Amino acid sequence: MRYVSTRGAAAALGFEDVTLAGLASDGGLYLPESWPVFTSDQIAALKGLSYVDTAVAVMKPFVADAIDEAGLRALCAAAYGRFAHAAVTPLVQLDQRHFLLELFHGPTLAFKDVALQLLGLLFERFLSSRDTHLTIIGATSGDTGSAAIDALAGRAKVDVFMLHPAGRVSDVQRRQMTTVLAPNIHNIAIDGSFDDAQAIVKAAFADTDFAGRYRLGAVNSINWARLMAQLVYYFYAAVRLGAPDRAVAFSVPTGNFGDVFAGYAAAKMGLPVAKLIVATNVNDILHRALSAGDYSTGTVTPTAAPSMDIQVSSNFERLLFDLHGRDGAALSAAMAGFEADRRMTLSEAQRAEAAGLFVSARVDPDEMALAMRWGFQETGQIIDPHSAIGLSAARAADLPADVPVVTLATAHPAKFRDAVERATGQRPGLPARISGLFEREERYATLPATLGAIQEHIVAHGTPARVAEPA
Ligand SMILES: Cc1ncc(COP(=O)(O)O)c(C=O)c1O
Ligand SMILES: N[C@@H](CCOP(=O)(O)O)C(=O)O
Repeated sequence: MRYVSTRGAAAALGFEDVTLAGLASDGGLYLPESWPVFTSDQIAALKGLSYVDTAVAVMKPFVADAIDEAGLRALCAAAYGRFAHAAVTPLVQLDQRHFLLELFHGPTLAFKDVALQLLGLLFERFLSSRDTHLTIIGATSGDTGSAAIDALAGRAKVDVFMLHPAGRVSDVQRRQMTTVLAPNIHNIAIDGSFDDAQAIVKAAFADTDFAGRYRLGAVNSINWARLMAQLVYYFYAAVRLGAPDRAVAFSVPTGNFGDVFAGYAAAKMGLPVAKLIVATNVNDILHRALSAGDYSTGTVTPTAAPSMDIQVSSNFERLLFDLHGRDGAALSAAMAGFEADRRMTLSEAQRAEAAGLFVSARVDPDEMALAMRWGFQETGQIIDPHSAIGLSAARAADLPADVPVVTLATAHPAKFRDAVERATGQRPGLPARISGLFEREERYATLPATLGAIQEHIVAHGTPARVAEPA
């Protein structure tokens, strides 16, 4: 399997290099050159498999040039062995047609663990045979940061510099990051939004001299391996609900468009996906893009679902690549226009193509609270604000009555206790695996939201790559 950049100018890479590269050298995002397609029989054969076995079957074609099946199984067993639920990502039925796919049973209580536990092990494996040091630079609105830090704390040959927007993540999220005092973990609160943090990460990669000297790598969903691991649970859930004989719809609380793009990838691989519901909060650029073709940024509004307070969704570029007929040069020109004007208009044809699979919804704070209350009062489930946005959109979606709708429950309610309590009157306790969080010492730097300040910090506290990579 070769991976190509959405901007068309970077060299195609194999799985190991694409995992270590993160972002392509032309500023694009990597995607498989073509999708492996599973037949109905292959999908039917996933029925009854454990999560680890499903993960091996689904990811095998993507990693085959770098890892054999036994190696992949060992990595998946180690990654998913740390989850607190035997099913890893259990499905919970809410009513006759609505289901929650609980993705928060990992060590840091959010869906990010599903991919980042594996990515940490992939980095370790690939770095073990290379005389190089990797510097991860990441941006987080709260969950990627804690999951990446858990996965990489104390590992050899890797430093993590994680940028979060000061004051715009929950206390639990911040403490999950800043109380990890391993010497290779460097938390930075920036004076700005998640979008500012993400723009700094991309600018650091674009400074090719710096990126090469420090051998920058990515844990955000710009890294293809993140999405590859996330597409597994679409297969896992769908076969439990009748795939390949029955199509299933998924409602996905969306910010950076990574999770829902993984659903798109699963559909490209032959999974019968009836619809993907892109559920946004009031930071609704993706809803405007998909419903009206208006992909233009505004100001980020802080909400009770802070992990989705995002305007520029990195992975939308991956969908745009397909909507531009996989023409990297055309997309590169379109992205240059977007970066200059902060707006892009999707053509009617592009919107119609996207509408084949995607619908979207903007969920306001009242609708979000209502979904939390409905979940608690009608089904006994306490859900977090992000999952509530997905559930609200799922319940409002206009879909055939025989299509089951799975809402991705992306975070444990304890991560957002104040918002859950406001909506439901219930205050979720912290699960044992993160108890003691509020007694631990915190450590982080506070820096201006500029590339220069972040690079200086990396130079002062990081480790250069040491040797040049072979060409
Ligand atoms: C809890 C939670 N829900 C939903 C999202 C949105 O996911 P994505 O950025 O993949 O669209 C995030 C952040 O990414 C998150 O942390
Ligand atoms: N919501 C995310 C934002 C970063 O998303 P990613 O999936 O691209 O890493 C977060 O919690 O940090």
